[in-house]
Amino acid sequence: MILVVDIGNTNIVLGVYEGTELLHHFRISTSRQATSDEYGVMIYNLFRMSGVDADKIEGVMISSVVPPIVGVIEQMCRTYLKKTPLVVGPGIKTGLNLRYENPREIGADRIVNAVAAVELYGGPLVVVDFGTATTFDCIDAQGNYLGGAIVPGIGISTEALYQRASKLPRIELEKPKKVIGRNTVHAMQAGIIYGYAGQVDGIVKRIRQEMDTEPKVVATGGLAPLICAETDSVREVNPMLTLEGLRLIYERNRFAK
Ligand SMILES: Nc1ncnc2c1ncn2[C@@H]1O[C@H](COP(=O)(O)OP(=O)(O)OP(=O)(O)O)[C@@H](O)[C@H]1O
Ligand SMILES: CC(C)(CO)[C@@H](O)C(=O)NCCC(=O)O
Ligand SMILES: [K+]
Repeated sequence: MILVVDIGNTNIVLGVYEGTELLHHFRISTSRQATSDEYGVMIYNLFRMSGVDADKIEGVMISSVVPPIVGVIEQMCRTYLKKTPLVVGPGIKTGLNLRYENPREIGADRIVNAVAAVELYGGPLVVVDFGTATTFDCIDAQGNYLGGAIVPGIGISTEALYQRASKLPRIELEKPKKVIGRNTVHAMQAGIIYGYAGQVDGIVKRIRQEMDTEPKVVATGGLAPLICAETDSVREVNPMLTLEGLRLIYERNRFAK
């Protein structure tokens, strides 16, 4: 069994794989204050609740877009799993040719998503991840990671509305029946949901023109099903894309240590 860990700005998602099968996955909130012992307690409890034997974890693969937390999780793995994890970054083989001006700048989660999407669907591709930020990643048919776009995420945007406008409340993100909202809540829901759906279609349209091809569009992230149901461009939603990518990268680097 292996453990994969996707450290995002909002959530840390963990997956336990046996071969290619995802046996368990867990989502905990990202805490910049938590210590390796505190993360250890969480892992211990999650494993115990789901019957995972920590001694059977052969290796750990981590990706992080929150630099201060990597060391804490690495320490947790050494102490409680007796394993030194691999971390997506320089020296790790991804199989992609990173065509960013400075490849070190690319968020590890974007690289991991791209690796999974290329393996599962084949390029050319656009990967959309609805996380803290919404990211668009473009990969051509030859496995070149071309770059993409970064947009304020749905959570951030929704929060900004109620924090900055006195009369706008906190809302449930549900699809309203109509785009013409006749009360504040419906108006906000319409704006967010149809707005983000339109944003996806609009950015993808421009990417298509710039790539000069018809890429497949694959989406992931907690809110992907809700938004993508309203788009024309998204062909596939895969909520486990990042975990799959981490598993693949582990397989490609397990003997590299
Ligand atoms: N039902 C909802 N209503 C409002 N906001 C939501 C809802 N579900 C998720 N969000 C917000 O959308 C954002 C993305 O959520 P999600 O759980 O997909 O993030 P994530 O993939 O864990 O992000 P990251 O990987 O960046 O940590 C978060 O900021 C979250 O607070
Ligand atoms: C955009 C986020 C925050 C999405 O998680 C992450 O991928 C990140 O911090 N990226 C670094 C900047 C870049 O990818 O160019
Ligand atoms: K994410």
